[in-house]
Amino acid sequence: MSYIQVRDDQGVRIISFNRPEKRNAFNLEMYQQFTEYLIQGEADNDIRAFMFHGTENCFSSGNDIVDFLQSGALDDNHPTVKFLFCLLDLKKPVVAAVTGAAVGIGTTLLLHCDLVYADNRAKFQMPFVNLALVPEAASSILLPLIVGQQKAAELILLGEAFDAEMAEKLTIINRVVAQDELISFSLAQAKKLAALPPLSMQASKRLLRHNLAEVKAQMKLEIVEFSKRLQSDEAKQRFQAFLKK
Ligand SMILES: C/C=C/C(=O)SCCNC(=O)CCNC(=O)[C@H](O)C(C)(C)COP(=O)(O)OP(=O)(O)OC[C@H]1O[C@@H](n2cnc3c(N)ncnc32)[C@H](O)[C@@H]1OP(=O)(O)O
Repeated sequence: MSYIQVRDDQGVRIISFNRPEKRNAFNLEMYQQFTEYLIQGEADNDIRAFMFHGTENCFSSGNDIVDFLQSGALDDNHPTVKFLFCLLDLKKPVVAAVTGAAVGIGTTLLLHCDLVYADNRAKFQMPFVNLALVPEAASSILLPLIVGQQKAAELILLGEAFDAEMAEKLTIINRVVAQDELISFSLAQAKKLAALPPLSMQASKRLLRHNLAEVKAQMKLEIVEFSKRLQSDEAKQRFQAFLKK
């Protein structure tokens, strides 16, 4: 069974991560598949919104650490880079439903979603410095805009985990939802978006993202730095230490 699954429901393309044995860590093939489903959904007039979710115990543990260890430099053709720019450029609205761990890109991809719901089992973390890396997915510009400079510094530089209640307080998520309602509620919200006039929806999303060029430029800077850090000895030691645990 594929690690990235897709189904369409009343105008909503639902993309789910299904690699629970590795806490839905994204490997290169998953980024590729994810990007393809997004590109197809953007091109399909019957699709009006996207929804992302993980498995019962986890949203995503972020990038596969084994892939990090084997990674060469990140260029424009790298599956992760292609995914990030695709996510940034999405015209159609995105809803995310988070339960369990959302680590690294599992958290930062949420900054590109339009509506984010989580249950009280959700745990967010951006442990980039802990891994001897730097922030990605434009989180170094989006997070300060959302939560303020000091709080962003705390979340990124210390890289500690925080719960759904804190994420709601910081407005990283829209709302904490009861566990047994998370998926149905998030899907209902996505269907509401899908039922509204699509061109107006897309124009409104575009207007809300008026700083897109600046965000894109920052994402490019991050990728250059991230690529350098990825090759460093201190990062390789951190990856190996995680995998030995
Ligand atoms: C561009 C993108 C950048 C980024 O995303 S940077 C962030 C990278 N991600 C991380 O640093 C997260 C690493 N994972 C964790 O911290 C923990 O896991 C969790 C908190 C997500 C879950 O903890 P628990 O429920 O106790 O599970 P477990 O025993 O740690 O993991 C179960 C299995 O899943 C593998 N695994 C978990 N996360 C990853 C990962 N990100 N890449 C590769 N493998 C991962 C483990 O190794 C293990 O595997 P086995 O059962 O074979 O020992």
